[in-house]
Amino acid sequence: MGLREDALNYHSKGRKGKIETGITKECKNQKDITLAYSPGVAEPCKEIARDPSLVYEYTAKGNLVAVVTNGTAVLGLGAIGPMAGKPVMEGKAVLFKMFADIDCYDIELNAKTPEEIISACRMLEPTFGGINLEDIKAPECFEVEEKLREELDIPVFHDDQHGTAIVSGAALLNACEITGRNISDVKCVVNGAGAAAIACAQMYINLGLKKENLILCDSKGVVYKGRTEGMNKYKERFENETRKRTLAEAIEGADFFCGLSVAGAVTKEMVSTMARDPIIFAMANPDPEISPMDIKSVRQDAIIATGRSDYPNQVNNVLGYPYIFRGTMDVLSRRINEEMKMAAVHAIAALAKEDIPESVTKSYANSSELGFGREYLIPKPFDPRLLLRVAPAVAKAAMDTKVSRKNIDLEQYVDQLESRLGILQSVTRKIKRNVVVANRTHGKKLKVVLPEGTSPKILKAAEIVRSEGICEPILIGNIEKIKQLIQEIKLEKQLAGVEIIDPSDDKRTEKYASLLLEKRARKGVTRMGAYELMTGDHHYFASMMVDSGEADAFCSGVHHNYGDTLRPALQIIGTKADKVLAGIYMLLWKDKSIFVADTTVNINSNAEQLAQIAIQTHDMAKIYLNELPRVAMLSFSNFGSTKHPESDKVCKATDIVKRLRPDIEIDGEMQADFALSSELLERSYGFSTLKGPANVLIFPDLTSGNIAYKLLSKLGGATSIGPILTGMKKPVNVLARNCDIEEIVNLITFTIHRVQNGM
Ligand SMILES: NC(=O)C1=CN([C@@H]2O[C@H](COP(=O)(O)OP(=O)(O)OC[C@H]3O[C@@H](n4cnc5c(N)ncnc54)[C@H](OP(=O)(O)O)[C@@H]3O)[C@@H](O)[C@H]2O)C=CC1
Ligand SMILES: CC(=O)C(=O)O
Ligand SMILES: [Mg+2]
Repeated sequence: MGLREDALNYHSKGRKGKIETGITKECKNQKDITLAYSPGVAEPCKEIARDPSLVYEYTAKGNLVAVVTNGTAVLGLGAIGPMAGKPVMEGKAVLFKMFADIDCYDIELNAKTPEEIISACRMLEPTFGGINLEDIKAPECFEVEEKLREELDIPVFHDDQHGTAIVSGAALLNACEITGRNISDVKCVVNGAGAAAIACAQMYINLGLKKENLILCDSKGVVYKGRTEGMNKYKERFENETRKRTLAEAIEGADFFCGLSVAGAVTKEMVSTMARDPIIFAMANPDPEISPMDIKSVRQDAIIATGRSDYPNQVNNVLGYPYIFRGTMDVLSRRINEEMKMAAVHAIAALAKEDIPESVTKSYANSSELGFGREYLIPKPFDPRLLLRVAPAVAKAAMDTKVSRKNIDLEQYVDQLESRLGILQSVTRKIKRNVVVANRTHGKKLKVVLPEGTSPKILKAAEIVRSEGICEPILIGNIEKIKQLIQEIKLEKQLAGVEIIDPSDDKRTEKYASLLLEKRARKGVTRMGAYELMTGDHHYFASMMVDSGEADAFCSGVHHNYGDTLRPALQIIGTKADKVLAGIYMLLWKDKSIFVADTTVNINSNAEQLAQIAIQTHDMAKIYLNELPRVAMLSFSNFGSTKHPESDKVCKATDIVKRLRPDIEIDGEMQADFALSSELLERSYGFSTLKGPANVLIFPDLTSGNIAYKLLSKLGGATSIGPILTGMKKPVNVLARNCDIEEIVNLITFTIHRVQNGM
């Protein structure tokens, strides 16, 4: 199927369109409805009537944006009308929500004049925390925005103007850097003299481009001094004292072309006359002024950007507006001023120079080699760091310039933003911070040995855990090969001085082989065999380092089977005498987290083992859950309702835990639905010692545990962290095969956290 069919199917399949509303409070019973609606709802109404600022406390206004259009300049499709523009506005709402967790209504107005739009927005002010004007044509859009900014007490932002100016401004700064240009020398042609083009031209001048070096063109050609046809006061600001009259004349010798006009406005011939390393942003949507292929056919040296996602360098306002509104609304700023816009430009430009996380490169085909340069001038829309960099920069500028009504702590703010990205980011960030603080307090970094030292993924993860102050990695593998890889992936500086060990040429190998022999002599290992294992399988050497205290923990498994990774650790480090080896998963949803076990080790535990697994899982959950752990011992039976050896086993295990650890809130055997609903439990089994929904689920055997956690992940929308091995004498964690760099970093961090917490 082609793009057209795909796009039409995308919009029409299932629930029509792209958005729906959701509810944020429980509304399941009479009590809830009494609070949500009449009579309870009268209370917040009265409070707001008394003090209007409380509308931000008791309603969704503070997180609600209206995307308002009259459909007069929908993308580059022209005046197709408000209804035809609705898919674009729904799209903007989707991106607001997805990238910045801002709720959004699309408002398509049957408004012909600026006054009508202004009047409609004025009337909408009580509902919304911000107004994003979209696809309203120039010059009317300027008047609409100016008037609304003056009158309304909420931020009003015309995305096509300022969003585009901010994002293309960031891209221009970086393109100048890459081509060795000083922006004050850049000769620029802006094609289009509408909403986006006028704002971009102004932004480039604010960034240092000289006004006399900028030629604006519209459908009638160059906007020159003295021209009268098709002019308005906004175009007049950019009149140029030039003899050039056509785009073809203007573009000759130009360093930078900015297209915000219509598809096909530029020809190959025009491009061929530009200066060396021409910077060409052909940003008309959906089709650019000239295609990247056509540009490349005549100018190999061009740096090219378009507004589309299917070519490199997508210069599109999507990189701006979600985060600009996020930062603005979080400090209750009345407006988005020049300083806030400039802060966004520099935050976007700076982010492009940072390393790109694997989660971003994974979202784009053929982009594993992405890095700051000609094909990567600005970050990709799927980069979650945009939220973490742009929103705080904007919020800070609002506070600095005193347009905010609320001052916030920026460090805490980044934490809050992180939690908007997802529960996994929020949990891992908290753990990371605790680890770093503990390292600082103890004045030392713990050591993690990584036996897969010749893996580029492991090296990149090692660099991150080192630079973020999480731990000191030790790499195992062929020293020359590792050093060469470090050089290839350009991490020499970051990994300088890191300990690299080749077991086949290390003074500890003999000693470790003897120790292994001592442990395994009666289990079929010979002296020669011990030496071979120690040099041939790096998991043996790594395990021995941890066992002998030369490293604090070990993580491996990206390129090895679970069994092959775990076996050496079990043989050398072993399990604690009073503990059971088991695999725990932490499952996370937006509003809750649970722990489940055993998911990976014991095929059929007996009652004593099951009891121990419950205790170990409880003790781990206690550290990570924000609430008291409540343990449910799961079965197909409820408190003896079905007599069977399997349900008896679970009942017996529950009794053991209650005897050994009376401090633990636990009950069973019980079915999963009863475990998760205190109402259900209370109604039928009021005697249960579980006083709320369970958040630690212990499965009766590996079959149910393993199947359940995978179903919860795949069908139940849970994000998982694990398997976390419990019961070993020292922390060993096995990485999921082929996991990505972030997952490696997360598991290493988790492992260090366990060491710090004596687990
Ligand atoms: N990549 C991005 O992020 C963004 C891209 N855009 C794109 O920019 C374009 C313009 O949008 P917007 O500013 O909102 O629309 P406007 O209607 O406000 O402006 C359109 C401008 O294009 C000019 N124009 C039309 N045809 C030509 C031509 N052949 N040569 C030169 N100029 C021409 C018009 O000239 P005249 O004044 O003579 O009528 C007018 O000035 C659209 O394609 C849109 O998709 C817009 C916003 C963001
Ligand atoms: C991207 C955008 O807003 C436009 O093309 O109009
Ligand atoms: Mg637009």
